[in-house]
Amino acid sequence: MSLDLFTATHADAGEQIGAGTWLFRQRALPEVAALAGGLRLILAQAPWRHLITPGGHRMAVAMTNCGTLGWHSDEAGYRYQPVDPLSGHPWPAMPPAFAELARQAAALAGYPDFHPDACLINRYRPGAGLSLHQDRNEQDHGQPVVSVSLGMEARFLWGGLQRGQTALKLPLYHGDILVWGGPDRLRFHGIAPLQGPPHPEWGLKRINLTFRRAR
Ligand SMILES: O=C(O)CCC(=O)C(=O)O
Ligand SMILES: [Fe+2]
Repeated sequence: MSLDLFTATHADAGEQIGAGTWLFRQRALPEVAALAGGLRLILAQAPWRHLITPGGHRMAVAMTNCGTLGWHSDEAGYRYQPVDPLSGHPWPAMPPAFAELARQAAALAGYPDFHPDACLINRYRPGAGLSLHQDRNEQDHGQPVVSVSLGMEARFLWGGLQRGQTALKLPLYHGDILVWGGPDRLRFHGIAPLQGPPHPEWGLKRINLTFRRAR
């Protein structure tokens, strides 16, 4: 923590994690009530589900989406689609507070024209993680990824551009926003199996909002 003083080189007190990567600690805290309210409405229309990987495995992380496009996985592969396959209806609209927070964080990180059309929402329970992967189902890799953390602490695994490279472990806490793009857009990343105490308000879970421009 004491190092933050020396690494905070950005005017808005972000920490630069890589050439195109910025971490904004607690940046989402003022918006938590709005995010929680939006999330409740989204879940009423598009409940949590455990997707199946193309290899046939059930994912440990539960997911849903909001926005004009939602990320989906099944035996046929990974893709974005406008309709929730569970309900047959379009995904819930992205609440303005979600889109605005993502847009602001991207701008602070040096990506001024970010207009997300997809927000993947992940729920981790203790023991659940996400193995190292690249986010590459989007059309324009010139657009960044904006990731908002809520609830329990997680260890974000920040790898390299090749799968085998050693991953840095970066703790992410309630309210943190991580933005990656440019030369870091295709870096491998993941989440170590969740452990540690429950969050005082969110309990035994971590929720992650991942904003992207899919098309
Ligand atoms: O939960 C996180 O912080 C990362 C999620 C992620 O990498 C993804 O959904 O592609
Ligand atoms: Fe990812």
